[in-house]
Amino acid sequence: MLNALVADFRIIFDRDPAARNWLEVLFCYPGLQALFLHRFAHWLFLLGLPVIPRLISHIARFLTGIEIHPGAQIGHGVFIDHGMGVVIGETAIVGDYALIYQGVTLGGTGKESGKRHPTLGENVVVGAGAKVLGNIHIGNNVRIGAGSVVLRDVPSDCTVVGIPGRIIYRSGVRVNPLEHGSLPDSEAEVIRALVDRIDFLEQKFEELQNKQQSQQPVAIPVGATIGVDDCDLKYFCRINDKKIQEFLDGAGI
Ligand SMILES: CC(C)(COP(=O)(O)OP(=O)(O)OC[C@H]1O[C@@H](n2cnc3c(N)ncnc32)[C@H](O)[C@@H]1OP(=O)(O)O)[C@@H](O)C(=O)NCCC(=O)NCCS
Ligand SMILES: CC(=O)OC[C@H](N)C(=O)O
Repeated sequence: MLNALVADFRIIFDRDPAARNWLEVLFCYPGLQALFLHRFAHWLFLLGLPVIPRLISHIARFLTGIEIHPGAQIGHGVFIDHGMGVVIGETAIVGDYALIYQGVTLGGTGKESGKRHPTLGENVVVGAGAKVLGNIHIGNNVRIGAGSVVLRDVPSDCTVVGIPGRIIYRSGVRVNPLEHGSLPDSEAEVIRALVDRIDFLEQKFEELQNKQQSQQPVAIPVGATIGVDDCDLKYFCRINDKKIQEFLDGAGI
C-alpha cells in the first residue's frame, strides 16, 4: 500500500504542469487524498469488514468530491486531477499510471450485475467528463476524449472521442470516425432524382407547347398520306384535328 501511495504522489509532478512543490501536492490535490483514503478502505474491504469501508469512502467523497467504491481496484501511480465529480464503481479496475480528470464516471450501464464496471489497462487517460460504462475493457495507452461516452471495448494504443465513443487514432494513425451528419440519405436522393425528372419533363413540355403555338395550322385532308415519323406532326394533329387523330390512332401511330 505504501508503494502505491508513493507512486501516486510522485506521478503528480510528471503529469501536472501546475504542481510546484510537495507541500502543495500533499495538501491541495483531492485526487491524492481520495486515493489515500481509498487504499485504506479497500484494504478493510478485502478483510471483509462491513460498513466501515463504505463509511471511509463516503467521508472521502465529502472531503474531495471523488467517490470510489471500496471494492474498486486501483493500480499504482494513478492520478485523479481536480477530481470533483469522479465516480468509480465497485467492480472497476484501473491499471497503473492512469490519468483521470474531473467528472469522469467509471460506471455500470444499469443493465448488468456482477462485474459491471470497466477495466482500464495501464497508462490510460480519461478526459474530463468522460463516461466509461459497462463491463468493458480499455486497453493500455488508450486516451479517452473529454466528454466521451465509451460503451465498447477499446484496443490498446487508441484514442477515442465522441458519443458513443469512436476510435480516431489507432497506434498513432488517424482513423476517420463515421460522420453521422454526412451519411448518404437514399430516400432524399430518390426524391431529388424524381424532382429533377419532373423539371426536365416540364421543360420539354413547355418547349413543345411553344413550338406548337408558333406553327401555322395546316389543313390535312382525311385519308391523306402523311409522314408519320414526325412526332411533332402527330402532336400537332392531336390538338388540331380530331379526325386526323382518329386516322393516326387507327393506323397505330
Ligand atoms: C481526445 C484527446 C486526447 C485527443 O487529443 P489529440 O490526439 O491531440 O487529438 P487532436 O487534437 O488531433 O484531435 C483529433 C480530432 O478529434 C477531435 N477531438 C479531440 N478531442 C475531442 C473530444 N474530446 N470530443 C470530440 N472530438 C474531439 C478534434 O476536433 C479533431 O477532429 P478533426 O480532426 O475532425 O478536426 C484530447 O482532445 C482530449 O480530449 N484530452 C482530454 C484532456 C482533458 O480532459 N483535459 C481536462 C483538463 S482539466
Ligand atoms: C484545468 C486543467 O487543464 O488541468 C490540467 C492540468 N492540471 C493543468 O494544469 O494543465
